Amino acid sequence: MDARTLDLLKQASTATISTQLLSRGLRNTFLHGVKPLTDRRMAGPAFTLRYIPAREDLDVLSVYQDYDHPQRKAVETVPEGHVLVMDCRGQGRAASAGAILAKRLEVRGAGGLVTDGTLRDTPAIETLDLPVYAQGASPLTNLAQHHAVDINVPIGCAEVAIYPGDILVGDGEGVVCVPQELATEVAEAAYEQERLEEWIAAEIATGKPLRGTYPPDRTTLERYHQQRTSG
Ligand SMILES: O=C([O-])CC(=O)C(=O)O
Ligand SMILES: [Mg+2]
Repeated sequence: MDARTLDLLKQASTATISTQLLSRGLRNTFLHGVKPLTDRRMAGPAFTLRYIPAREDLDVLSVYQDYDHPQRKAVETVPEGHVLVMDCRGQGRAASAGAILAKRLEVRGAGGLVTDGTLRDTPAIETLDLPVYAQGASPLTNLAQHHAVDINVPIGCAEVAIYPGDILVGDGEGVVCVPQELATEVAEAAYEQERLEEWIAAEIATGKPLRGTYPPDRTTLERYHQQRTSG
C-alpha cells in the first residue's frame, strides 16, 4: 500500500471512512465493541491471528516453552507497519495478549494491535506508543479460553470479515476495515469529504440552517468551490 493512501486514511475519521464504504455498498466494516486503549491513530495492512476455543488437554502453560507457538510467532513475524489483528470470536474471558507482547510489537515497528477479545496488563499497555484496540481487560492468560491456530488467514473480528492486507484504520472511536482494493479511492474521497465537512461546520457555526447547508445544495457547493479555488 502506498504511503499517501496510508497517510490520508490515518488522518481521516472512522466516521468518514465508514460513510465512504457505505456509499460503495459496504455496511459491515466497523469493529463494533472494540475500543482504543491508547491515544494513537492507526492505518496499516492487516496481519491476522486466528484463535479457536481452548481445550484443557492441549492448552497448558508449558506450551509457551515453544517459541513457535502461533501467538508468539505472530508477534515475531508481523511485518513493519502491519496491524496484528486477532480473532477471539468476541470472547473476552481470557486475554488475547499482554503488555510484553504488545511492547515487542511496538519495538518491532508494528502498525498496531487489534482484538475482538480482551488484553491483560492493560495499565502498562495504555502507556505504549502503539495503537491498541480491544473490547476491554481480562487478567487471565489466553490459553484459559483461546487456542492460537492460524497466522495470516482470513478471519472474522467483531463480526467483520478481515482479509490479510486489508487496511485497518483506527481513531478515538474504534477501528474500521477498508478492503485493500478500495483503499486508495476511499482515502482520496475521505480527504475531500472532510475538507467539505470542515467548511460546512464553519458555516453552521455562523448560524446557517441545515436546509441548504448540510447536506449542501448546489448553491452552497458552488460557494464552497469558489472559496476553495480563490483561497
Ligand atoms: O500471557 C499473555 O497473554 C502474555 C503476557 O502476559 C504479556 O505479553 O505480557
Ligand atoms: Mg504479561
